[in-house]
Amino acid sequence: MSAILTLNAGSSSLKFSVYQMEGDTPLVTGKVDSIGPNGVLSLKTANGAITPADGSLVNHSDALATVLKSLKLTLEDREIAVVGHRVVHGGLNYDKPALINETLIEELTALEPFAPLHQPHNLAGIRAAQAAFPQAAQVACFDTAFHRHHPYVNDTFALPRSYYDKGVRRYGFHGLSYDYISRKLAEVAPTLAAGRVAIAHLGNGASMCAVHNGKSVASTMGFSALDGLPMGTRCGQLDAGVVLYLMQQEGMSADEIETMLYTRSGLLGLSGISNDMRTLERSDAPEAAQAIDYFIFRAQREVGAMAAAMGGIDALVFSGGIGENSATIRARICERMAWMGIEIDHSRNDDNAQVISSEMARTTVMVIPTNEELVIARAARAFA
Ligand SMILES: Nc1ncnc2c1ncn2[C@@H]1O[C@H](COP(=O)(O)OP(=O)(O)O)[C@@H](O)[C@H]1O
Ligand SMILES: CC(=O)OP(=O)(O)O
Ligand SMILES: [Mg+2]
Repeated sequence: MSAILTLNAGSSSLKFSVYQMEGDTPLVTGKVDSIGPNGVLSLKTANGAITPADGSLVNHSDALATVLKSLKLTLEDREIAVVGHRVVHGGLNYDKPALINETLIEELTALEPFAPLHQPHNLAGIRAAQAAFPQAAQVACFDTAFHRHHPYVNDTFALPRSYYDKGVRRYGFHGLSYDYISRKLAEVAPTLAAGRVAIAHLGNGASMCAVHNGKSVASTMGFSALDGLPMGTRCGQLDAGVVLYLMQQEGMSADEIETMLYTRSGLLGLSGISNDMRTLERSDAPEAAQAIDYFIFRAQREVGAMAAAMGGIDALVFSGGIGENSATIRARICERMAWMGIEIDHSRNDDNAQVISSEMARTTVMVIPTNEELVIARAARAFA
């Protein structure tokens, strides 16, 4: 029997699933969490958890090899007809998924410098899947696609016009997640979905999106997946003058600055302890508390910015590893936002309920676990 495999390499995780050619219930789901020395691989079928194959999880390429080995054992006689890949950067040309060929791989490789924590791993996943399942069609599903039709004012930087024409634009990322959440919202709360919704995807990578009547009109992430909110190891919004200072006064090279902004900043940089919100929430160190304070403050600012981009807000939706799991972070972000009609019901929030706002609140606040895999599987199926 034929099946669809999805691969989703995030900055700290590798998520995957196997779907049948019809239906939205996966046969297999799994993920490698916290890729690195403490990486953990979990794998589930409809009948429950299964033991994955042994293998290293210390970096993305080892994690990928271990996942493919485990999947081969799990799949038995199922033939993978199509592999759907999350590809973080699709550049200017893609507002929908595309069949992968050598020309597309070249085009996507040229975008690696703009998403160094993702794009190389996404491309490695494509190569590995081509080798492991040579008969399968390979399909790229882009994080940028959902945002490709932003209004000009949310798509441009105030640089000389020629840079806009060259593609120096505010692309926005996490689009597969926003696509899933918008569709889910249309099922569970169609009136809200037709209105003005700010979605906060808060994981190791974090961004927000303003979705008006199902369409992305603004995002906190820009040209690269570095802009906007502070993240596990990324700085988020930064005055370009700081980059000039680092080059001119501190004598840092472009590579050194890249490493610092992508891998040594954000929650890790501020706390000096960890990129993982769970560790910071457990810590008594004042630096951990300050890193969380900064994360909360920037998240509050950006909810305001997303609302401004839509002329108001009807709903705020939390998602991603932090947004789905940390009641404390959600409550703290919502704390000073009564002026926007945002008010939390603490017992619903503590229960991770779908609606966590109080009855009287003007703005509905929700938690919707994301499912990028399902968006990828549905798209890939069309190419089988
Ligand atoms: N219970 C929790 N409380 C706070 N943060 C959590 C919790 N569970 C997961 N996280 C955070 O979610 C992050 C992973 O989010 P996820 O969206 O899966 O990652 P990625 O951005 O790699 O796709 C972890 O780094 C951790 O900080
Ligand atoms: C775009 C991005 O930051 O993705 P992730 O959150 O999966 O790292
Ligand atoms: Mg992710």
